[in-house]
Amino acid sequence: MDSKLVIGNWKMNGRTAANQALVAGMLADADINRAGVGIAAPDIYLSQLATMLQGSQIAVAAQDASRFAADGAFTGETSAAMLADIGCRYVLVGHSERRQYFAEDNAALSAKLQAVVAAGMVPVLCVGETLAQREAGQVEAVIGQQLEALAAINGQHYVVAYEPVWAIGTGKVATIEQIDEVHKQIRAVVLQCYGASDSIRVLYGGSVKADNADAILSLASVGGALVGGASLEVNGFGKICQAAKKLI
Ligand SMILES: O=C[C@H](O)COP(=O)(O)O
Repeated sequence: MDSKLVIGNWKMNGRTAANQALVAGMLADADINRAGVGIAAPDIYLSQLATMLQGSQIAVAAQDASRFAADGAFTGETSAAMLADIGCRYVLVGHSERRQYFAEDNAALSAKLQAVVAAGMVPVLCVGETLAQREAGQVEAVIGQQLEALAAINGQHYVVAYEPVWAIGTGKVATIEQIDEVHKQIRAVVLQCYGASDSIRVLYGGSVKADNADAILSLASVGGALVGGASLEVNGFGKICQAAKKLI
């Protein structure tokens, strides 16, 4: 039986010296330095991260991959093959911040998912509704539409992360009931439509902190956590990883 998966997403944060100190602290923490934990750094720092994590059990993750699979004239892009080349194991796809700022639609996300799987990595498809969509009673429809990108990798190995946009970076974490309801919906849809197995992990993300991680990760429907702000500090991240040691 595996522990619940925790991926720390640094987002657009980091500098070489600070990364060195942060990762050294994580490697020294047995709750973090174990299978079932990953760190997603900005592309520019992934080689530094991979070097520091070499020989440890912590997985290297990327925050995105190009929708273009083949090398070529795509200035500024990082291909899935390049991410695999430096040792990435997971790749976030369709994070709400990328959907918001870079207009990533299901067509682009489908190409990204296919490129990540073709390169031998595990995509983490991020889905989640805005507050306006929740208040309009559109959660099920929005999540269902976002999950349709998985048709491109039907039956392959992937992870889904549910991140209510209104809970990201706000400190306003979704209630246990809200999390459980959407996670059960996602599991039902991917099992029915997208070739997932019972081992599919659905991570929760959105203001996960040391003081709420235990309650969230105790839910059977929650297969782990996608952690933003709290992943930039060793002690808090370590407490979240400790809570995730529950068997699934
Ligand atoms: O990728 C992480 C999620 O966006 C959650 O971020 P947060 O933990 O800072 O709310």
